[in-house]
Amino acid sequence: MELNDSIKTIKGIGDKTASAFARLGIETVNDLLLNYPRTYVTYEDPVDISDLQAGSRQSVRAVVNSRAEIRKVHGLTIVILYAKDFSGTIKLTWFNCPFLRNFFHIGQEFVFVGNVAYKGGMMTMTQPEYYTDDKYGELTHVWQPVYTVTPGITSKTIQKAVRGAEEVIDRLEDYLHDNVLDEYHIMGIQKAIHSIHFPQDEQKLKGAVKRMAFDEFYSFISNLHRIKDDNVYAENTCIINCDEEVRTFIENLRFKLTGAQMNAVRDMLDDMRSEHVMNRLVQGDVGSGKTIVAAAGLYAVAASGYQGVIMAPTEVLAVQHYKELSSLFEPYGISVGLLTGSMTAKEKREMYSRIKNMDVQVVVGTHALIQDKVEYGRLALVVTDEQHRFGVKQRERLASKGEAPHTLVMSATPIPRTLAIIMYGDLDISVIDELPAGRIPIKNCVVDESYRKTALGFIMKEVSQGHQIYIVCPMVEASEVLDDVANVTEYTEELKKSIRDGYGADTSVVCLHGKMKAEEKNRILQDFADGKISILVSTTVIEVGINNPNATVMMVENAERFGLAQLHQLRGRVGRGNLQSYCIFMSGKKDKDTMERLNVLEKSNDGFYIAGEDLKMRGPGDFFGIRQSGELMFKVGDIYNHADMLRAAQDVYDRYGQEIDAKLINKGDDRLYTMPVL
Ligand SMILES: Nc1ncnc2c1ncn2[C@@H]1O[C@H](COP(=O)(O)OP(=O)(O)OP(=O)(O)O)[C@@H](O)[C@H]1O
Repeated sequence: MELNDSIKTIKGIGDKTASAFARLGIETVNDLLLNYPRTYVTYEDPVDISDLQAGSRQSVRAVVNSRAEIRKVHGLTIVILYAKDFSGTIKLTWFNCPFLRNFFHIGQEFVFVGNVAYKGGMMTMTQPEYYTDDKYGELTHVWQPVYTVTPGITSKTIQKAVRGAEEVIDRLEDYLHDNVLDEYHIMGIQKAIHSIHFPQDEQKLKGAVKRMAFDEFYSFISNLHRIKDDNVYAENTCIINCDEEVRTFIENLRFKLTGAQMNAVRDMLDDMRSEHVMNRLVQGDVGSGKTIVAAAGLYAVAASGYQGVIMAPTEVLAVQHYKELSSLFEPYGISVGLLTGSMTAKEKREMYSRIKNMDVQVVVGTHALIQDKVEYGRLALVVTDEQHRFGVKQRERLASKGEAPHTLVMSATPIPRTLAIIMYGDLDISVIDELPAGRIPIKNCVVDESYRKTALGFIMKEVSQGHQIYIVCPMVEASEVLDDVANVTEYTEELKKSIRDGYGADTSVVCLHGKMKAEEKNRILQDFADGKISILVSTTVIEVGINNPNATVMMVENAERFGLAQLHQLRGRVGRGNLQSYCIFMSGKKDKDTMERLNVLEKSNDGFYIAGEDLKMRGPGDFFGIRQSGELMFKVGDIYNHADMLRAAQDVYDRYGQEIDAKLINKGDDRLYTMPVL
């Protein structure tokens, strides 16, 4: 068996299982081994029902004392069961598992494991796992991997398959020399792959995750350098020289640019007229006004007879940019085009030809902008918004469509300068470290469940003043089988009911989630922008870039489950105009550590400070870190948590990069260049 063989070479995997694996993107043994668990869980000794604590994942040993009841709500089948021990009763709920109805019988004892919540006067678990006592005994106190699954494939199936491929793991050759491994305290590849799938203890697991992070960083850095060598020193073939015009454009804006924005514009104009092509990163905290800097750049190229494109990470943001840029450029006769994945084939064809003919000077879009079919007229500038959402290869691909267009990358990632220099090694950096004048600081509070009623009262008061509200729905934990969509839908219904019952008000509450079709999301966000929706309940899809200055309250449920940097991004959705805005962080836990961590947000509005504090406060159990928004999308690497590996990767690249490349290329091993990150 070899890495590139089909997983069907593993004993026990036939056509049917293989096609289920294919749905997870796993076709070869290599894919299987690189498919790391999402997280790990440990199974602790069961506690008494009366000792359960809402907000934590716990287990109870209890006897079924009701028949399973089935309800249908919004197309979901819900199974409800009650079980008791000597100390109390617990309510258990499962979604879309109708087969459970006949599985449980009164009098049977099980160990139930799941996230505990206090609802309707009693302790509940949603989507709990259930085990017989014997089975549970086998699981306790061992780290158990939890993988992303699909119908036909469970975590157990994946574990068994990896076991079947162990002989391949034992033959893996490391691209790092033993002396490099020793010097940088990096775990060897065989041990790392083994430990990531079958962790024996916390220490080994941490070491394995670090090794994987190293590989991701190394691969990223080595690719970055290839691009840099090809691109950065390219000759500037689109000299843009129109400072006067840009000055007029800026003077005519409805607001005055901050000093930091002006500096960024100046850096950009200097670059675009210099002898080399521009590769610049504009880094600025949420709401610091990066879009207008990009607009000035796009204006400059359009005014010089060239074309500029701006690529957004989501369709929703693309539409928002399109509207804003259209209204900014209309007075100057610059025409703006939109190109997104959800347009009809005919609309796309029309836009392709308008782009090619220079009928539009500025093009806004999503990934659709880098499709092979798109041919540009005279492409001179590529702006990518939140570049991490694209990855280096895509950026390279778009850049390759013009002769050698300038690139401007906008990022709100609060990343310390030393790390930024490594991560954005191919870019010059302008920092916008000043907020527009007249912003009123956001008022924050970190609260627990007991504040829920007061919070709703506050929200309704803001609504009555014509302001709008974001609620970011509880995030589903990796160990929960319930998905974000079911969760956000259920939450919205409950909220509507509380508003009806408590206020009798006819408030428009709408739910938004990532699985909706692009048009539907756009329509909802447009309605929100137009003030037709008062309360928008959503998963974190609103996190990046949405701009509605009339929104004054952001309430984040289960704030403890988010990284601080991500909460800071979420908070950045309010306080974008001149209205006093508020952020309510609702915590499901009230222990000292959680409160201390969240209180950092109360203390500061500075993204850099917050990211630094978050790093200091990470618990030892956060193997994969809490996913931060704005971070480059590594699978396991976390630039804050694994900052040592990031530095090590840079160092190893500098010292041994050529040797490693030569070795891998000689062997025809392209693993480093096919890492999924890129
Ligand atoms: N100098 C300024 N004075 C007043 N308002 C400004 C200024 N610059 C930008 N704005 C406004 O501030 C809001 C936020 O700007 P923008 O959307 O560009 O932020 P951003 O830096 O992209 O933030 P995010 O990372 O959160 O998307 C917009 O409504 C914009 O029109």
